[in-house]
Amino acid sequence: MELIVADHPLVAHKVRLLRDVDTDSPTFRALVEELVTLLAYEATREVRVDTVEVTTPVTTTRGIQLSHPVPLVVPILRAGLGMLEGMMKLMPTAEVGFVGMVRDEETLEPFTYAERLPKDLSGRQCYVLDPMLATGGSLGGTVQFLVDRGADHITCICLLAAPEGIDNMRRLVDPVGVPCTLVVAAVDERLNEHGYIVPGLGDAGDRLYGLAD
Ligand SMILES: O=P(O)(O)OC[C@H]1O[C@H](OP(=O)(O)OP(=O)(O)O)[C@H](O)[C@@H]1O
Ligand SMILES: O=c1cc[nH]c(=O)[nH]1
Ligand SMILES: [Mg+2]
Repeated sequence: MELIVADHPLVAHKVRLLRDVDTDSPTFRALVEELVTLLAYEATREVRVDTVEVTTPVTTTRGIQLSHPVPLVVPILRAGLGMLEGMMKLMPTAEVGFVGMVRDEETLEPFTYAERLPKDLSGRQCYVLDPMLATGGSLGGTVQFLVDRGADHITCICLLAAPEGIDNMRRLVDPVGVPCTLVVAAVDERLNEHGYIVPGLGDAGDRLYGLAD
């Protein structure tokens, strides 16, 4: 698995604002959307394209367009939903599949409560969105869904990642042989005893949408 850590002052500036406990939900949502557009620029570098002819007011020339089948963007609900609009602004013709997962707070195992993905993903590039990669259970489970359906190129975009989660993703993905890239805004220090990323930003879903229960 290739790991790309965004190295850009604007990304770091926005991450600092996200971490701040005093950043309110509307600002947090705006920052998440801005960050995903910055990360998507790097994450879509290998998106498949075809060369086509284009007529300008002056002449004809060659340009590119996204290949078919178009990429599939998969936000992991809830928190990944906060990244969807930013991603779709950059790739408006992409299609969207959904996975809903919630971590059990005791065992830290993800429970899948929703899954709406095309049955056949062969030949399909997939972009998975989730702001937080902690143990890697949720992202790993989603990548497994995609691999099982035949996806042959997977890019995960996260805002914060813990080293433990990155290692677990490598252990899952590397033996499978499907090209997988992880693009993150920052790699944090560690997980705490509750499975939260340190220094982190708290619960991304709650900060985007309020307390779940
Ligand atoms: O790497 P992991 O250990 O699996 O943890 C990360 C997951 O935890 C958060 O979701 P959460 O379970 O809080 O659900 P939510 O988005 O509905 O808040 C986050 O958005 C990831 O999906
Ligand atoms: O720090 C963490 C870990 C998992 N999920 C979150 O939202 N935040
Ligand atoms: Mg949550």
